[in-house]
Amino acid sequence: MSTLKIAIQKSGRLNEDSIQILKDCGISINNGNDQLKAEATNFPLEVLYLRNSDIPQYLIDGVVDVAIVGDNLLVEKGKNIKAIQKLGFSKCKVSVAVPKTFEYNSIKDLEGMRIATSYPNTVIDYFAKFGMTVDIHQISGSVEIAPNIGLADAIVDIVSSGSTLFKNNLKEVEVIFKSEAVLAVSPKVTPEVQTIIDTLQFRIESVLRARKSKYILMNVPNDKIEAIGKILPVLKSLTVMPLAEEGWSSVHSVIDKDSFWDVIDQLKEAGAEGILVCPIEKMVL
Ligand SMILES: Nc1ncnc2c1ncn2[C@@H]1O[C@H](COP(=O)(O)OP(=O)(O)OP(=O)(O)O)[C@@H](O)[C@H]1O
Ligand SMILES: O=P(O)(O)OC[C@H]1O[C@H](OP(=O)(O)OP(=O)(O)O)[C@H](O)[C@@H]1O
Ligand SMILES: [Mg+2]
Repeated sequence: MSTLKIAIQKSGRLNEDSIQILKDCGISINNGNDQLKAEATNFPLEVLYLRNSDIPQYLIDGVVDVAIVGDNLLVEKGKNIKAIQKLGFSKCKVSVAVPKTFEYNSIKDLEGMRIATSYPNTVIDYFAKFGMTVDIHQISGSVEIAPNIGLADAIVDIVSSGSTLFKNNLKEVEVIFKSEAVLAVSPKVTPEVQTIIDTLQFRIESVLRARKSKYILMNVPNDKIEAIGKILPVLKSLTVMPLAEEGWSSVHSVIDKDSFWDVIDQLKEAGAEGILVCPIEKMVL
């Protein structure tokens, strides 16, 4: 029987969330003594713990079938690798930043300048779009220090909260693209392995949908059910169950996690009482 080989980051920002999403898909990983390889006990899956930056090449070569990797690395090193699913974590931007004192007006101000980055291909492609060339200084980490030590005039690196830029007296001037963790697939997978990927993706979709939603229950006077139904987005149709108390019902639905407080205020106004909001573990459509 075929086994799906998945690469996840060995240690770093993607590691914990990658393991968590597999767990939430009901996959138990037996770590054993081998720190770099593990097998799932209840799913045809082998997990390889690798450096994030090496993962695109492993996918290109077909050494692994799928991987959880930052989309920014596919832009940098894996143009032909398909990302089949956004995973909603490790959200960040890849941006151009310059010293705060730099009087920046437009990208043209950076013509011929020295740019420090860990993402040289991304930088070349970005500036080429404006018909520009820049002098790239490739470094593998602590990129934000480069302008302060006279190594570069500007940088291209990952920005999330912006605090690393702030601490190093830099300002973000251009966002090249936004990135997040994705499930990426090797172009070399066999049809048997593709079937396992489809099963895994189906589970991941159910987990992600559940993470975005809440289950909501409330007591509603029967004459207000119609008004409440207009406020609640429903999967199929509203679940309404009679309460022991005459004239009242229990109404159940699923709501978007982010619109939650707005919806609750509207529901109270429309006559709902005893509102309960619960997490959803999986949501299979
Ligand atoms: N500050 C951040 N906020 C959110 N996501 C980030 C941040 N920094 C990096 N990422 C995302 O997480 C991925 C992994 O980053 P991390 O710093 O853990 O590893 P790395 O140094 O790029 O790789 P390696 O495993 O090769 O050492 C990045 O490719 C990016 O997609
Ligand atoms: O905008 P912020 O929230 O400050 O995040 C951005 C920083 O996070 C990442 O570094 P990381 O901490 O992963 O260190 P690394 O360079 O060793 O990978 C990235 O390379 C930036 O330096
Ligand atoms: Mg990092």
